Amino acid sequence: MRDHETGIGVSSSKIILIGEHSVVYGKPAIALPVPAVHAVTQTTRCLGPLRLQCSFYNGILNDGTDQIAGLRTVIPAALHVLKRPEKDVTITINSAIPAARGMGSSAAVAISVVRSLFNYFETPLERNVLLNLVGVSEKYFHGNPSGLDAAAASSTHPIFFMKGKGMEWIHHKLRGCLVIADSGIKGQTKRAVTALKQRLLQSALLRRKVNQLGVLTSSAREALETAKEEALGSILLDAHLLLQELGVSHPSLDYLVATAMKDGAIGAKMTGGGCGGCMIALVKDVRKAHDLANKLMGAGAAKTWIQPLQGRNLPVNAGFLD
Ligand SMILES: Nc1ncnc2c1ncn2[C@@H]1O[C@H](COP(=O)(O)OP(=O)(O)OP(=O)(O)O)[C@@H](O)[C@H]1O
Ligand SMILES: C[C@@](O)(CCO)CC(=O)[O-]
Repeated sequence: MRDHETGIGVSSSKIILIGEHSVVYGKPAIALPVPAVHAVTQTTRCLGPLRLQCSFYNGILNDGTDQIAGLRTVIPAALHVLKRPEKDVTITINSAIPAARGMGSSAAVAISVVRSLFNYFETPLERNVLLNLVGVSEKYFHGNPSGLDAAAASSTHPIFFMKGKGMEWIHHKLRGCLVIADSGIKGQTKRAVTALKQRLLQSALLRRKVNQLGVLTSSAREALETAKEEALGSILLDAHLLLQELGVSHPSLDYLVATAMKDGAIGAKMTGGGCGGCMIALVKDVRKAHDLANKLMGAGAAKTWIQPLQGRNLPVNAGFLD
């Protein structure tokens, strides 16, 4: 079998529209890939021990620090599936996805690495194999991940996801745009998930709020599929208030959500693990999205991105073997 000179793997980042945290407790979630913000990995031949080059580390994989511990588990696991030795390649990651901001950087980086290894060794990669491998490193970062990040970042369409039950693509008709704004504060998914678990053990009131998030997610799907923009907007805002009550928001996210609502958003909420990271705001069209993005930058956002709900998706699988 001839190996590629260079194996390439790409992954989108992801945004959770609704259902973060409650998805851990078996409720549904809706998430979408954000192809404009993505990670690209190249695998090239290089005799000797396996080397990794990325913004966190440059050197022999096995000498790497804790910061690349997820990759130190997923790369050998992928090579094991491929029946290839852990040597003679260099893996180079270029990612525009900010780490620990709710955009799924750890899942996306792992997806792009696995795709590039399978591409390098000219081996077809089935989706369930990809998700199982990425799950190995996500376990390291998130403790007991629902699998939502990896499922959304590796998808080409918005997904409706339930932990342990899989996902379906959502084909919807809504034409709005999402503005994604980074609060600039590092999110803490693992800590937020662990702390919430403790709080839920002690409070029936909070457990009811998790159930309410599940109901809101089903309503959000209906609003998407029947193109009810205003309804979706108010569902998103209700979800933000519930997440705030669950203790996983952050003052900077609450401030950006309030700013977005004051400046013309139809709805807004935190997204991802929370306690920092990003928020999203729904607006009618791209022009309004640019206006709001500028206002959010003026209000202290570190960075903004625009993702049309009907956005063209990068052909992340084009040219690759999965
Ligand atoms: N460019 C990169 N190169 C190598 N590893 C990366 C890169 N970006 C992120 N990672 C890995 O992902 C980890 C960040 O994972 P973490 O779960 O904190 O953030 P995240 O995946 O963006 O989370 P979330 O979307 O839940 O906020 C980093 O510590 C690093 O190990
Ligand atoms: C907070 C959470 O729901 C999403 C993190 O992006 C955790 C998970 O799904 O594993």
